[in-house]
Amino acid sequence: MATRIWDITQRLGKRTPLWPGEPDLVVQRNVQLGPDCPVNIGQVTAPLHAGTHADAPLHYSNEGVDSAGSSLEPYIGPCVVVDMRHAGERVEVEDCDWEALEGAARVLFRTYATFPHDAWDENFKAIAPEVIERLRVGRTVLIGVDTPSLDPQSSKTMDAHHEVLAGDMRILEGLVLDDVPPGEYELIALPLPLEGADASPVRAILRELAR
Ligand SMILES: N[C@@H](CC(=O)c1ccccc1NC=O)C(=O)O
Ligand SMILES: [Zn+2]
Ligand SMILES: [Zn+2]
Repeated sequence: MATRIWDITQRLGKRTPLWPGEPDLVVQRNVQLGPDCPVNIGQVTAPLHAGTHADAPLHYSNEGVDSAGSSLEPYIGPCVVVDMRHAGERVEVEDCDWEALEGAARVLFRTYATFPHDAWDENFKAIAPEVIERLRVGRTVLIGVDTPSLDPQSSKTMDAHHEVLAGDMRILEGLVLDDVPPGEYELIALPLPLEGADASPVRAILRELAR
C-alpha cells in the first residue's frame, strides 16, 4: 500500500503573500506556441524567500554557503512535527515538549491553525534563540516553521538565525502544516543548487515513516 504524502508547500503565484517591500513574483511568457512555434516558453522572476523556501547560510552570514553549496542531508530524513499554536509572540523554551524534541534531527514548528494564504501576517510567531540553542546542543540539523521567518518581522539582529549559524543548522520557512498531525515523518524538501542565492524555493513534502 502506498505511503501517504503530505504536500506542505505554498502555491506560488501573483497572490502569494510576500515580505513587505519584496518585488512581485511574475511568471511571464516569452515565446508563444502557435503555427510558427511548437512550444510555449516562459520565465519566472521571484524573491528567493517567496513562499516555502530554504534559507542558505549566505542569507545571514557573508561567509555562509549559498543554496548551491549546501549538502542535501539536512533536507531529507526523519523529522518531528510539533504543534506550537499555544505559544505567545515567540515560541519559548517552556512552550516546548522536550521529550518529543530531544534528539530530533529535524523539527517542524506549527504555529498556525490555518495558514494565511490570502494575506501577509506581520504578527507571525517567532522562535526564541534559546529554543534554537537547545535544539543545536541536541544535534538537530534543521528547523522548519510555518511562518515567514524564525525571527520577528521587525528584527534587526536576527538572533534566531545566528543561533542556527552557530550550529551550522539549516532552515525551512513558509511551510504549510495545517493538515499535519503532530508526530514523526520523513521530510523531503530539497533546495535548488542556485549559485549565489541566499535562499531557494523548495517543494516540501512529508511521508509516513516506513514501519
Ligand atoms: N524569509 C526571510 C525573511 C527576511 O529575512 C527578509 C526577507 C526580505 C526582506 C527582508 C528580510 N529580512 C529582514 O529585513 C528570513 O529568512 O527570515
Ligand atoms: Zn527566508
Ligand atoms: Zn530565515
